[in-house]
This record gives sequence, C-alpha cells and structure tokens, in this order.
Amino acid sequence: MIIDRLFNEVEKNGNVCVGLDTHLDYIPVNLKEKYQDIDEVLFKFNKEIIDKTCDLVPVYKLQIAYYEAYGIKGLLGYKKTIEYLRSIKKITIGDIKRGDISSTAQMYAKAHFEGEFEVDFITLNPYLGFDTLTPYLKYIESGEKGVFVLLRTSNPGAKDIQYLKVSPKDQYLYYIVGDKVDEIGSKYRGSCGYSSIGAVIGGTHVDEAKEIRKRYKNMFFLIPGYGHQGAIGKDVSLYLNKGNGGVINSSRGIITAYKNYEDGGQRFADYARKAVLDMREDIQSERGV
Ligand SMILES: O=C(O)c1cc(=O)[nH]c(=O)n1[C@@H]1O[C@H](COP(=O)(O)O)[C@@H](O)[C@H]1O
Repeated sequence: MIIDRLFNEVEKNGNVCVGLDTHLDYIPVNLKEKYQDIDEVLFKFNKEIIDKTCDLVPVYKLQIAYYEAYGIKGLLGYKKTIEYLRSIKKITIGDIKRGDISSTAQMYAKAHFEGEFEVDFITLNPYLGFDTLTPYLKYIESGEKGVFVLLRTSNPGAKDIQYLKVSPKDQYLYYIVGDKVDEIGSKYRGSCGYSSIGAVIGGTHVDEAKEIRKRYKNMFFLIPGYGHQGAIGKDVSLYLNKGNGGVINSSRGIITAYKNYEDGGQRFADYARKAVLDMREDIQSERGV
C-alpha cells in the first residue's frame, strides 16, 4: 500500500516533506533568464532542488495554486515536475485541497489519481461533508493511492470553525471530523499500522498535540507550518510516533533559503539542501533519535 511505501521512506530518509510551492518571484533571475517558457522555468528550478534533496527526503508536496496561477504553462510545469518525481520513484503529494459533491469529486479523483496530473496522495477538505470523500475510496482501496484530509489546519483562522465546541460532548469540531475520518480510514490500513487515509494537522498549534497523536494512533499526519509559519522541531515532533507517523512540510523555508546568502542565486539548490539538513537535525534532536 502507498502508506507502507511512505512509512518505509520515512524510516530511511526522515520526516522532511519539501514543498515545491514555486512562485516565479522565488526563482533566481539568472535561471529565469535562461528559459523562455514558464513551464521550463518552473520545472528546471524544481528539478535542481529535487536532484539536490532526493536522498534526504521521503516525499515532495506541490501546492497546485502556484502552478494554476500561471495558466496552462504553469500546469505544464506542475505536470513535468510530478512526472519527473515519479520517474525517480519519489512519492508525490498533490496539495489540491478539494471538497465537493460526489459527482464532481469523481472528476477530481480522476484528474489527480489518473492521467497527466497523477500523484500518489492528494489533500482533501472534508468540511462539505463526509460523502465528498467516497469517490476517492476506490483508488485508496486499490492500494496505490492515499489522501490527507484536513482536520486542524496551521493558519490562525483554524480557530474560527475547526475549534468550535460541538455538542453532545462539547468537543472541538475537528475531533468530530477526525473521529469519522479515522473510522473511514480503518479499512485501509497498511502493514505499517497506518491508514492510507491520513490527516493534515498544522504544526503551529501545540496545545492539543499529545491528545491528537494519542487519539489517532493509526493516522499518518501531514504536518505543515514549519519555518515560515513559525513551527519548530520541538512543536512538530509532538505529532510523530517513534519518529514516524508523519511528514513535516516546509515550502518557503526550503525553496527560498538561498535568499539569505550572497551567492544564493547561483547556488539555490545547495542552500535548499542545507535547509533540509538543518530541518532534519532540528526534528531529530527533538525526537531523540
Ligand atoms: O494542506 C496543506 O498542505 C496545508 C495545510 C495547512 O493547514 N497549512 C498549510 O500551510 N498547508 C500548506 O503547506 C504549505 C506551507 O508553506 P510554507 O508556509 O511556505 O512552508 C502551503 O503549501 C500550504 O498551502
């Protein structure tokens, strides 16, 4: 199952998920001048970062908005990047955050689990209701695909809705969502013990971290918020389980790390590698490995 592959990759390479949220402003001028087409610029930047980090990380996440924003050429850059990652056998997360009625969700599933935009995992927003998850299940059942469902996100606005107290037990709404997603996911557990239906848990809030980890023993977490949003190793490692059970995403913190160095423009991929190494060390020192 795909979740076993991810679990094994984490055992081998640690927990860092490189976020390829590639804004043109993040790309050094010298690279932009070399290529005429946006798809090539996006792809070449991503490829250099991938080539310099792929021995250190278990998975890459592409936030699709960064590619959609540049139209057809942008999406071509997305396609080329995920194709390249799959060709070198790296696991891919398409961060698409979809959530819609079943007939439409079927088409989202087809769009991102088959064809030109095929990835291994996608992110889903369940707050339109649990029926919106059903069309993805046949792909998960095949063993080849997985999803990360938003439970409690990293942004300050997570408090607006996800933290509402809900009767009858007067618990946070995200626990109601989490319990249901956990129940649906129980059918799709791999030999590693985790389900191919994972959850997105922002690493920026730490108060309930221990409770969340304990309550959802069989859920693998995608943990965003490290770096630019303020989470540090000590925070995010609370969501891991014996060093596994989660991957920690950093996007800007890795791909724009070069901007802190004078020679950064020429060596952006080296500085991305350094940022990954520093992040790995920060997480590992906290998880006691
Ligand atoms: O699903 C996500 O990946 C996600 C969920 C969440 O709660 N917070 C969050 O920041 N993300 C994504 O994680 C990435 C964070 O980017 P950086 O803040 O630059 O590391 C972006 O792609 C966000 O869209």
